[in-house]
Amino acid sequence: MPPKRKTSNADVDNKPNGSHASKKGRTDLQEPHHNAKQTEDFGIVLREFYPPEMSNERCMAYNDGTIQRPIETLEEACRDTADKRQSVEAGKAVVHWFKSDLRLSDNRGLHTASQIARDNKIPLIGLYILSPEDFAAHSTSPARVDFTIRTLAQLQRDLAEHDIPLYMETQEKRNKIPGRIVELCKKWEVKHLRGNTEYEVDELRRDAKLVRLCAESDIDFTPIPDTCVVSPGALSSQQGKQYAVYTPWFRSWLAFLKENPDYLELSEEPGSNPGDSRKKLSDLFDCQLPASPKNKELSKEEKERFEKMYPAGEHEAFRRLEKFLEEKGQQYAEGRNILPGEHTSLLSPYFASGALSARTAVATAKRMNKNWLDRGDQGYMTWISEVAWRDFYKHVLAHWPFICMNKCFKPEHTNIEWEYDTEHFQAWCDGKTGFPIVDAAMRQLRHCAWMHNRTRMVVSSFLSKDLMIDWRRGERYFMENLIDGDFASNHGGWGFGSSTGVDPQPYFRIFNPLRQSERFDPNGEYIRHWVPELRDIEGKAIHDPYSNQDGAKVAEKNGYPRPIVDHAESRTRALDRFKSALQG
Ligand SMILES: Cc1cc2nc3c(=O)[nH]c(=O)nc-3n(C[C@H](O)[C@H](O)[C@H](O)COP(=O)(O)OP(=O)(O)OC[C@H]3O[C@@H](n4cnc5c(N)ncnc54)[C@H](O)[C@@H]3O)c2cc1C
Repeated sequence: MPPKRKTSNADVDNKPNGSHASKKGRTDLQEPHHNAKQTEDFGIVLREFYPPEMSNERCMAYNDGTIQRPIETLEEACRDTADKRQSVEAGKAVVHWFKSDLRLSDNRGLHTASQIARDNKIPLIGLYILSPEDFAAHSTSPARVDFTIRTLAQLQRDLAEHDIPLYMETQEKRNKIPGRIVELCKKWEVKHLRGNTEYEVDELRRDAKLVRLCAESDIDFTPIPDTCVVSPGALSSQQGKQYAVYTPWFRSWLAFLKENPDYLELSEEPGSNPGDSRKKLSDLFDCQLPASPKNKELSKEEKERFEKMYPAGEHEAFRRLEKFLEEKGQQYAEGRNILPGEHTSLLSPYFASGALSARTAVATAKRMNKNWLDRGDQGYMTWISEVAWRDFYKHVLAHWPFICMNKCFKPEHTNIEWEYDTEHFQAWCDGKTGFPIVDAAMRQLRHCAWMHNRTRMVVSSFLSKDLMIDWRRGERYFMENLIDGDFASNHGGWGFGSSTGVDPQPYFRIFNPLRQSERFDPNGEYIRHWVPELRDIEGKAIHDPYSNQDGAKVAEKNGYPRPIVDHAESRTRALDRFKSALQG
């Protein structure tokens, strides 16, 4: 018999500093030493619904298996209710609960629901519940909320073409969602509910609760793995452990797909509902789109801007995917780091809302690459490996759930001494640091709600090393502003990964902003576009205007700030801080 585990729950994790931490966990790590007042003033503790930071002890208890991971809690709920779920009757309709999978094509949960509906000759209903609390908890940006609602509008039209209604409503309190879904199922006499799994901690726990609640009411809710090409838990090292490093994980991901080609098979769109469904479910067809919560509204100008930049829905996602792979896919390996121009797919908002599945993206690139995943054209192979990063970070999140609790991947890095300088932080947000590449990128973020991957790395390194500001503030600022904000990828970018794997970012890889600028924006076009104060500077001086007499004159005249820190000094300070934290 497996050892009995402690069951973790949100109440315990949400105690400040994990004060109810398991006593069985390892205790040989220092506890976080941040000054609570400092971090609170800085908006870290003020992250809604969460404690300032989970204790190291509790993190280690997750690592050594003393505390159950949320994904295991969900699996356990599914196992415990399996018999009951299998024996439920057909009911009068089937529901697919949409979350971050807002599309018809290649949607495994929706496809399964549609099959049950078809087999039983009953209609399929789409359900979406918007929760302002969820948006607050995830610091979801107004741009992403708006994009979600626009995507819902397209989804509603697409489903209606199949005579499938999309019922949408707003639930202020997110903990009411499972109960409300059961209520709706009872009202509609639904016995089969499907929904694709999301891997964030609260979402896994919510689904586990729903599985049990449904079973009590003789409703079969089966969560379906869909969001990753290869689902979390499917890959493990030779020692049977979760990979913590990307390169061997990616080798294993490729090998898995070779052995299991069905993982790249795409699900069909749902068929049409029976002919009388429009009449029977007429109320549900008239459903209004939910509104953005007040604190997530865009201005009229922003709304129009983002609508133009990112038209919503899966048709646009397909169009972009095909166009990108045909026109730029083969140049991606060389082009992906070049800052001026568009050399990447700009598909991240569509992946984040689920308008496009990662499977479709990989299968399409594979088809264009003569049906190969790991040989053939370098451009296609590199792009596939980038999409795989998205899977990788979700695997990391499912296995090390404490990263959702304001925690870095390696608990032993908790004790780094950070700065909480609000002026420096504001200069970074406003793109006024005096480092042109950093400022260009931060202004791109403000204007486009998106930033190039290369500059995401540059500005995150600048905030957490040059300014020594607590990386979690940057992580949160990104979520509050990105249209593609995705917890796993964002945390990964800020707090976990680096392509070398041996280098635990954000800690030791310190980017030199000047070198990055000279290398990836050699003629300064990206900077000239986003930092108009420097437009008239000729040649290489644009990268570091105050180091050159003519550059300095233009910069000064146009009010461009001098660098707020000295990179060489900051670098030394960062290395000292990291070393002493690790020695501690
Ligand atoms: C500090 C930091 C924060 C980030 N935050 C996010 C985030 O919140 N949401 C997000 O989707 N990506 C995030 N990324 C990853 C990456 O920057 C974006 O996915 C990418 O820039 C999106 O542009 P694209 O669609 O043109 O990408 P392409 O280069 O065309 O890549 C295709 C897709 O692959 C995936 N991908 C590519 N690179 C990565 C990566 N490093 N990690 C994970 N997935 C990747 C994305 O889904 C992307 O859309 C972050 C990276 C860093 C360094």
